[in-house]
Order: sequence, then structure tokens, then C-alpha cells
Amino acid sequence: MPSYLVAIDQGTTSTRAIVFDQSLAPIATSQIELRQIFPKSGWVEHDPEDIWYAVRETVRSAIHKANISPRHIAGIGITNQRETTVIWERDTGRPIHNAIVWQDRRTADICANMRRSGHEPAISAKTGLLLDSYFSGTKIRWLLDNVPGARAAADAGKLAFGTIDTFLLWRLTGGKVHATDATNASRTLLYDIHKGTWDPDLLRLFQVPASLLPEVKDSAADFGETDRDLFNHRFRILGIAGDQQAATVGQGCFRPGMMKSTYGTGCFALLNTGDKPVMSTNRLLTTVAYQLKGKRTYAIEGAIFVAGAAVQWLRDGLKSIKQAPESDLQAAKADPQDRVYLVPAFVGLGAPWWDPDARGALYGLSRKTGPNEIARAALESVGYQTRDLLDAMRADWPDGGTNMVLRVDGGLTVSDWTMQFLSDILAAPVDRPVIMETTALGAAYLAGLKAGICPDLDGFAASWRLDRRFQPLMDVTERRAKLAGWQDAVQRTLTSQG
Ligand SMILES: Nc1ncnc2c1ncn2[C@@H]1O[C@H](COP(=O)(O)OP(=O)(O)O)[C@@H](O)[C@H]1O
Ligand SMILES: O=P(O)(O)OC[C@H](O)CO
Repeated sequence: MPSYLVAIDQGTTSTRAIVFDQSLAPIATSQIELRQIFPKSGWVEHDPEDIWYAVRETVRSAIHKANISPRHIAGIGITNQRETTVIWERDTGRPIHNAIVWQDRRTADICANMRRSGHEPAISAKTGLLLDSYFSGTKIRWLLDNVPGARAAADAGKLAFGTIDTFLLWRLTGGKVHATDATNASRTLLYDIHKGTWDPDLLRLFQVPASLLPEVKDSAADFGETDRDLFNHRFRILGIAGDQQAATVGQGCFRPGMMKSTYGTGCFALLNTGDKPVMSTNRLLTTVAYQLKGKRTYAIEGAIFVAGAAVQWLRDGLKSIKQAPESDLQAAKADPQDRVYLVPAFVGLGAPWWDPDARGALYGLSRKTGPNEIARAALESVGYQTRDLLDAMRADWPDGGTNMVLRVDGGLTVSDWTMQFLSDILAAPVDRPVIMETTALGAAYLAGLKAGICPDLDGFAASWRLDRRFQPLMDVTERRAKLAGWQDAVQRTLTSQG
């Protein structure tokens, strides 16, 4: 019986394919970096053909490395950077433009105008989101209005929209399947998360024809088969989830009150709130965590745009380190008396501030401030931003706040220094699991669940293994003083938009 699973993890900075064995242990990985395209300040694009090439190559290479027969693979799970928007021609499969990436701010003005017209409360009530350029809705509208001929072609039913999962599914199935899952749909500003349907009023408001949209399915579902020519075999595609939701699954956060935070380019914290959507009053997002057998489980989400990207800035912008792990060593050597704060608003500030016009700032520089102190400020900014999110979450959902433990994953969590600071500043334990590829694990598990070869949610959650627990060691007075300094720095950075 086929018992291996392949996860495709199409992230912002790279594409990975990972083969998991029957015990859900990763046995082979292949990864290709993704080219970032910055046409203008605040604009971020990806070439969908780069993404498609990387997916084909990494899947082939990971299966080859795993040294298994394709016949032993039970299915593929796809997980993806969310919100990133592609529109393509239905007859040729050709994208009409580069993908507009989630970080892209080109539609900030459209959002501001719609907000001024008073549309935000009704949109938030249906979608659980805020009216921000982060999400797909205004990106679709921009493409239809700015690519010559696009709107007419869309009205004639000749175009298809998708987030990256949907675009990949279309290509993998040879143009046969146009579908997504509820987690990805819940990031578009067009999807009613209470009813689980595309909303006609929202489509009218964002000027998006219904013919563009994919069918919305469960996160573990039959999404079709791969075209035989691609891998010399027809693989079943059995799972799809946005990457932060897949990480929530991979971390086994199935009970209300369980929370994970993923630290890659940005940071995304999701708190499972069960089968009822909790609408935030503190500018967090309400989102679908996963949908299984037609039943939606919801989460409150806090999204921070810059986490690991602050370390990349030390390396590529400031050139004060050569490799990311050096930031740890520098932070440990920083002068304890120095009080430098970095507010890394390089692309504006996300939750809970939502200020697209804010830009990064350093405060408290003295003659003694050097690279070590700035590295520490960069790593500390990850902790402070998480603290802001968690404070907002506790206010939205007081039941969840008391015995909180945070499960973490993502590239930045290898930094022991940052994880210790995170625990110190949250005043809560931080748990790092043995399997750090939780996003891919979640996608593989969803596919395995549908294939009937994986345990149920409780059985899977019981297999979660701790690598290390970081416990808070910081003195209360020091924590208070540090947090007060951070709040002051944020207030000075916010513009009138925030
Ligand atoms: N040892 C380290 N210390 C600090 N940051 C690190 C370290 N290793 C990786 N990172 C950061 O982690 C991020 C990459 O994580 P990853 O989960 O692969 O991101 P993404 O999925 O967003 O592409 C990079 O921004 C990098 O700067
Ligand atoms: O690609 P990542 O891991 O940075 O995640 C991106 C998020 O899905 C954006 O919402």
C-alpha cells in the first residue's frame, strides 16, 4: 500500500518539496530559492513561471533523493505563501502579469479610499480581515484595471484567478482543476468565513467577476491528479492549506487555546478558537485555520511583516554580519546598558498597528552603539512584536491567555538567543519542536488524512515532540522597562495612518 507523502511548500523566498515516510518523518528535501522582483518602492512580484519551474524540479529531485518508487507515494499536499495573486488565461495557462506578492503595497491607496467610503466594517464582519493591501482582493482589482484587455477578458470568462496553491493545482493537473481550500479563500477579502462562500456583495465592491474564482474545498480533499507527463506517474493531490494554517496543523494546534507562531521572513501567530469565529476588537485577523469534512475551525491571527527579514537586513543591507547565525553571537556580546530599539517597519507595520506608511527606525543610538547592539535590537524586535500580538490576542480571547504556551517554528527559531528573549519578554514558555518543517508536515498530514493512511487529529497531535522549552528568566522590572521603551519607539514610528 502506498505510504509516502510529498509536501510542496511554496514560500515567499523559496520552494521546497519534502518526502515524508509512513511515520511522517521527513526523508528527502529539495529546495530552490525564489527570485524577488521589486519594480518600485513598496512593490513586490514573483514570476509564476519561476515558481512553476521550482515546483516541478523540487518534486522530481526530492522523490529521486528519497529513492522510492512513485507507486509508493499516496498523495501530494500543497502549502503556499498566502494572498499572493496570479491571474492567467484559461486557454493557454499563461499568466497575464507577474504574481503580486502579499508584501506588495501598490494598492494601499485603493484600500484607503474604500476605508474613507466607510466599507471596512462590513468587509471585516464577513471576511474577518481588515481593508489592507496585504490581501488578494485589491490586488485582483489592480490587475484587471491595469493589464491591457484584462477586464474585458475577465468579463468574457477567459481568465482565472488563484492564490499560489490554485495556480499550482491548475498547472499540476494540466489545466483540469480550478480549486482552492477554505484557508486560502479566507485570505482574499472576497470570502464569507461564516457561510463558507464567495460573497456576491464583496465581489461587486472589489469589482471581481465571479467567473474568475476557483471552487473552494476542504483542506483535506480530492483535488485531482497530476498530469502524467510531469512526473511519469499520476499522483493524487489530497491536501491544500495556506502555509501558516498548515503550520498550525503541523504543530498539532487542534484544541481551542493552542497557539503557534512561525518565524520566517515575517511572523504569523495563530490561536485556535475552535468552531466559532472570534471577531477581533484589537485589529487582529479572524481566519479559517482548517476545514475538514465541511467543518471549519477558526483562528485569530496576528501577522508581522518583518521577523527573519530583519536578520536579512543585517546581512544584506547593513552588511554587519555575513551569515544569519552570527546575529546570535553579536547579540550575546551587546552592551547590557545600551538601550537601542529597532522598529523594523521596512514595509510598514502589520498587526496590531496596520500602518502601511510607517518606515523602519532606530532609536536610542549612543557613541557606544555598534553592530552588536544593533544585532540585538533586530532580534529583540521579533520578541517585542510578538508580545504586541499576544497582548491583543489575550484581549480578544481572555480564556486563552492564562496558561499560554507558544509553539514556534520557522527558520529564525534556530536562534536560541531570540527564543530565550521571546520567552523572557512574553513571560511565557516557548516550545520548539523536533520537526521544524511544520508547514510541510501539516500539508503532508492533510494529504495523508485524506488518503486514509494517517492517524486522526488527536493521534497526530500526540506524536508532536519537544526539542527544547525556553522558560522566562527575565526580571519583572527589567521586562517592564524594556517594554515601555519599545512602546515609545513604536509610537514615534507610526504615521497618521496607524
Ligand atoms: N541562525 C539564524 N539566526 C537568525 N535568523 C535566522 C537564522 N537562520 C535563518 N534565519 C532567518 O530565517 C528566515 C528564513 O526562514 P524560512 O522559514 O525559511 O522563511 P520563509 O518561509 O519566509 O522563506 C530568514 O529571514 C533568515 O534571516
Ligand atoms: O512564505 P512565508 O513563510 O513568509 O509566509 C507568507 C505568508 O503566508 C503571508 O501571509
